[in-house]
Amino acid sequence: MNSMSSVLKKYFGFSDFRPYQREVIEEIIEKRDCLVVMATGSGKSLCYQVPPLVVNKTGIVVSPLISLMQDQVMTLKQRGIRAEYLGSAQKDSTVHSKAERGQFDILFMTPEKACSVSTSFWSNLLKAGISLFAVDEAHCISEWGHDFRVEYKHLDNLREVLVDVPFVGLTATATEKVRFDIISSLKMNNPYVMVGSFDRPNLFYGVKLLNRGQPFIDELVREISKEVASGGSTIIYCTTIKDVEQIFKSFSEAGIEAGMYHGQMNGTAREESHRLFVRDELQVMVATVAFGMGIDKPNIRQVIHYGCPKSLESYYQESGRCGRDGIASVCWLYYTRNDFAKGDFYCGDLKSENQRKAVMESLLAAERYCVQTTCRRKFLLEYFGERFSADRCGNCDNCKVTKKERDMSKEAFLLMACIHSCRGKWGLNMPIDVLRGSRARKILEAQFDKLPLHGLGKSYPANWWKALGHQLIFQGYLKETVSDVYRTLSVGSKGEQFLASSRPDYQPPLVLPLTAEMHGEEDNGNTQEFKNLSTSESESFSEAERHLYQLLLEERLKLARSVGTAPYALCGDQTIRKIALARPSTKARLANIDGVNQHLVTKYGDHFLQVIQKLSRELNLSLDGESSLQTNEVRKVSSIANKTKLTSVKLTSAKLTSTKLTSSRLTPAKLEAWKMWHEDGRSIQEIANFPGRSAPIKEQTVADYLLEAAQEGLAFDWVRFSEMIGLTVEIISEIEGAILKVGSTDKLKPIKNELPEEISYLHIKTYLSMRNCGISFETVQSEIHQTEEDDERAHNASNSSDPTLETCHVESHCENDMSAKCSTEYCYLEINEVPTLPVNGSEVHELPLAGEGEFLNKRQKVSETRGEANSTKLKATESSVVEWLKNLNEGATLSDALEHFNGSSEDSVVELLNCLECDFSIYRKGNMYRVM
Ligand SMILES: Nc1ncnc2c1ncn2[C@@H]1O[C@H](COP(=O)(O)OP(=O)(O)OP(=O)(O)O)[C@@H](O)[C@H]1O
Repeated sequence: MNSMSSVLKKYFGFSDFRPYQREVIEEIIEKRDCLVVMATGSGKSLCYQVPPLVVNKTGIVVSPLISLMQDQVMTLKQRGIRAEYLGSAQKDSTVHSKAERGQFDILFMTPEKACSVSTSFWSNLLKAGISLFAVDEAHCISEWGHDFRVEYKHLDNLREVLVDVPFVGLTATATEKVRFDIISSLKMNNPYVMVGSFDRPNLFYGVKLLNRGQPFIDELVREISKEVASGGSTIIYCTTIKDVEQIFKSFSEAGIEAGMYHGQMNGTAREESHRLFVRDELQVMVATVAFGMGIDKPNIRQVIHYGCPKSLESYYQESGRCGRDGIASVCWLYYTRNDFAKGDFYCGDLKSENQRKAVMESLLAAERYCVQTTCRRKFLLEYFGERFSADRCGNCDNCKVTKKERDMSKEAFLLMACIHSCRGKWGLNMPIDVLRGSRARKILEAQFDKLPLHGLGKSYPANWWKALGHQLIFQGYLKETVSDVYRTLSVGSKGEQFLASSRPDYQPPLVLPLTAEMHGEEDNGNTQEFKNLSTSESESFSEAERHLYQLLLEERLKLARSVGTAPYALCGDQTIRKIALARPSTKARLANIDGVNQHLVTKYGDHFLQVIQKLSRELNLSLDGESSLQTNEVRKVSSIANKTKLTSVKLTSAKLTSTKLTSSRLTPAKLEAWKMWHEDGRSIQEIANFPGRSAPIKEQTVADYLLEAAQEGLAFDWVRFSEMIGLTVEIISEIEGAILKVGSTDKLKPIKNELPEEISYLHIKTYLSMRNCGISFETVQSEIHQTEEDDERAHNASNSSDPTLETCHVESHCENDMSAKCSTEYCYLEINEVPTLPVNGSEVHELPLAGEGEFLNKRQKVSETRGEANSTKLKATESSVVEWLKNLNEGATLSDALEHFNGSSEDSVVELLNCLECDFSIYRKGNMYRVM
């Protein structure tokens, strides 16, 4: 059994479960039936995706649509999860037999398929092991749900077949009635019911009265094109196919490629539209609600409704497709009064009175949502039975725009008195017509023209009165009742009280907000309230970072195209945002970013790192920005005074030197090593054995420090370094050949194996570091030749002028002369500090400094005196660290590791941990390292 947390990091890249996920997963693993009712985008899928990977048994997931299953399979495969689906569209004939042998972690099926596969399939799979039977979109099982599907009803037959398998129902919308229906229809036994919040805090809700017509559509197209330019996706839901076609045409005429999706298109055209949108090839989709449940795309930035949907449940679901990745997104609903007169139409085919009533009530709720003047979120949540304690959410149009108010007691008195006089048998239209003095036949027949109120409300248009009527309903002064498909109005108790304390010449004050209709603002159908979508969430970005983010999105798109998948399947926009902020320079740092999973690192890590490096350089952004500091947060904080952020890495052609002078990110040990090398001119050996150090460090470690400093953009003399390690143009071309052959720079060992003995790991690392810094070795080489010639001239000159000058100077690269007469006391190493360093697991790299033989002799001597003292100290190696962590359930901090592996230096322990993290052998949660 794998641990839940390691599965979460390895396959999904996340370090923490969201609220409720852990509890549900634990219950499922304990084989308890579960009902999970959580908002769209809250992470329900993880509840059925994690258990199969923890217990290593197939999880069956029933899903209503093939397209949805295909998208889910595509995404899971990109996470390294063995997922497949069984259904009519499955072309691979081997899937069935593999599935029954338990070769998939997650197997999707339509409800029809689940009910029609043979019993032998189930019994074989049961033998292999089934971890759960999940029913996604479980509200489809209930006639009370807005998406009832009769085939879901037969799933209960599997209860007898799948003995001892937990049944899990998941849905984003379920009233009490629907919940009860799901539990009883699936014959759940003492289920664990988890009802989460329906709130989607990252969504902005706005509503506006719409003036249908081309000017509105043109404005809409203009506004949406802005969002398209910044890479965001939009769905425009229309209530009719005619509207879809009209808006689609307007996009085409504006030169914006949009997709279209409605029920009259043939299957292939719809699939193509869906595919292009999901894969970010199209940024806009104009659709009817037929484009529905099957959308698993997390990065939709806005959902626009052109016309009010038939119910608040539908609106919540459709708008909920927005911002499932948690990034701020926008939902605008544009309605016309006619939208609410479609009750008859929606109820057309419904036989049962109950169903008609349910439809009418839902439509009524949608209308109230549109016309109300208080917090939309509060209204939505309370409609679904959730208490929202605040009065204002601050993220809807009503909360953001303060509406003007005025005393409307006189008008309210007129309307309520008229409704009262019409004896509560009518909707809102009749009393309004009476007030406006209509002499229509029905008014004359009912003799309402004789009422003293007849004609007293002429000064306001009908829509004004309607707006007031809705406000009074909303405030509880009027009561609306639905009977079959008819709605009638009466004065509620609050209204009765108001009337009782009023006279024709006096009414108690009744202050109400002025709505758009009352302002007379509704007539231009303007869209000025469209929000600039990309602002709020990107506030943390600098201009350059925002640019990098856009470019990384493009890179992800290219990469996804090349492997035939959707960009979000590689990683979410949220993860790309974190990458743009962190700008990791190593795989370990990339792996540590929330949302980055093992598959991404191993398969695309190199590509991402190269792109990040290249783009960061172009945009003058330092690598390992703020966010990645979490990688180092457990290290000691540098006390260096100058913590200037890196802004550029430039190469001066003459000196081949990176120009930065300091870095805020290097540990003090690394910075110190770099200063000794760069500022004091000390050699690697001198630095490794500097007497001020409590214990010598490995030469290899010093070399690594220096290369890291170079990659950090600190001033770095590549010529000197190359000379010091004996890097020649021949060696470089051998390394390049080896890399080509291996096809990856993920691991150094395969590259090393392709090379002659004398080419060392340090040569390879140096070459790669130069490449990372954008340094061409040819230029270095020509500098070396130049230096050699200069040296030779100097040597000749010195031979002739001063034959006694023979010891090497610290300042003049003593390592170049080690085989000769280096007399500095720093050139000693201990035996247990033989320059070896485990990189990428168990690889042991040797430092190939010129004159190494002599050094080894010296080391040998020193070791004879020091070896014993160090023998009890524990050294960190890949296996020792993993073994140690295996026994620590809660994991260990870096300090624990340093204390435990006291035979290794801090930096080698850190480096080793980074390597293990990058290989996903261990992972980090907060500051605790744990084994996968
Ligand atoms: N623990 C987590 N940490 C961070 N992100 C998460 C976590 N769990 C899920 N997510 C992300 O949240 C988003 C929505 O998740 P998911 O698709 O599972 O939601 P859902 O509740 O199933 O939505 P829907 O009802 O639309 O199917 C995805 O981008 C997913 O990667």
